[in-house]
Amino acid sequence: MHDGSGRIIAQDLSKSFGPIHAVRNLDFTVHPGAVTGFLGPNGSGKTTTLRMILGLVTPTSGTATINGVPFHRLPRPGTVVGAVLEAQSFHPGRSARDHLRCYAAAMGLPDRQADQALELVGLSSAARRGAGGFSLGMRQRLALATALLGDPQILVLDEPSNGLDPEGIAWLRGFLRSFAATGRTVLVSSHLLREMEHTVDHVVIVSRGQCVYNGHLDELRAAQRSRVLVQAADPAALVPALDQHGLSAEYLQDGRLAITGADSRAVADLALEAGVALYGMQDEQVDLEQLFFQLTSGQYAGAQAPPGNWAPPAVGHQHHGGGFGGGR
Ligand SMILES: Nc1ncnc2c1ncn2[C@@H]1O[C@H](COP(=O)(O)OP(=O)(O)OP(=O)(O)O)[C@@H](O)[C@H]1O
Repeated sequence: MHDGSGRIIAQDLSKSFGPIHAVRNLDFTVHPGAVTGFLGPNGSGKTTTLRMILGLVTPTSGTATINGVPFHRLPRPGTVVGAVLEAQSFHPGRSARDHLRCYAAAMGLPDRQADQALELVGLSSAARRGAGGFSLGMRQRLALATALLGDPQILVLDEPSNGLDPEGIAWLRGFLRSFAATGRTVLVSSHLLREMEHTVDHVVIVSRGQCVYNGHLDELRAAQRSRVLVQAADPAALVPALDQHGLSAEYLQDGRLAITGADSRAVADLALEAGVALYGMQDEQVDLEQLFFQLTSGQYAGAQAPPGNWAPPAVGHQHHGGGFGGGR
């Protein structure tokens, strides 16, 4: 039964390993009926956080709950949460079906659940084959089938697209989206926003163990407004004209103006009105991946972690919008 509960809540969650602050004061909620991406570069604390949610690592401080209780207090946890934390090893000579039957028996589930799980991940035709001969993509599907055995309300997956080919990634995307569409919960980690861009609705982005964005992906996209880049004969005359219409312009190093708040047609009309000739015009596209790198750049640069209300530096141009630096 999937009743729309299935919330994961992290509250002021922190974990240190000696001097290493792997996770710092994370606050976020993972809602049912959506796919939530937990994104950040390698070493940003994603796996540690997922392991705390799953009761495998004890937080230094703060709490992680599922349906309001810590994992270890869930009744029949296998029917509540299915998890794939890392590429699993399988007994090479054991068939996929037997592997799943072993797990099903351990969970007190009938054998038919194993066949159902194989069907769900598209492995029915390989059910009798030894998992030792499986490709990486097939092994990922088998791991997912193991997580699905108890028909869980919540799926937690750590970097599930690692090593998948484009077809496998597309299949996973469809699977996760349809799983969430039934009112269930998906939390999926990745270090690549591009791979998750069309899979996730909500994103929690971490850098150096801290949250740098928590919100809808669409809001993140909208926050990164597109610009029109123009080569004007007389930029100094164009800027006040733009300003009069509430448009902001920024000088680029190559002498062009970057204009925010209007499309290229409106900019062309304004330039004509102001009597300024334009020699070139270009619409700059939103580059979500670039924004992601900016948000997490403190980690790569080895800089201090951003403070609570930190807003990202402009990615080519000024960033607008909320949601940064805090949990919801
Ligand atoms: N058991 C441990 N003992 C000591 N340090 C650890 C332990 N587990 C994780 N760390 C450290 O905590 C930090 C966060 O690691 P974590 O694996 O959670 O990050 P991640 O975002 O999942 O990275 P990756 O994508 O590379 O797995 C890293 O600096 C890592 O070295």
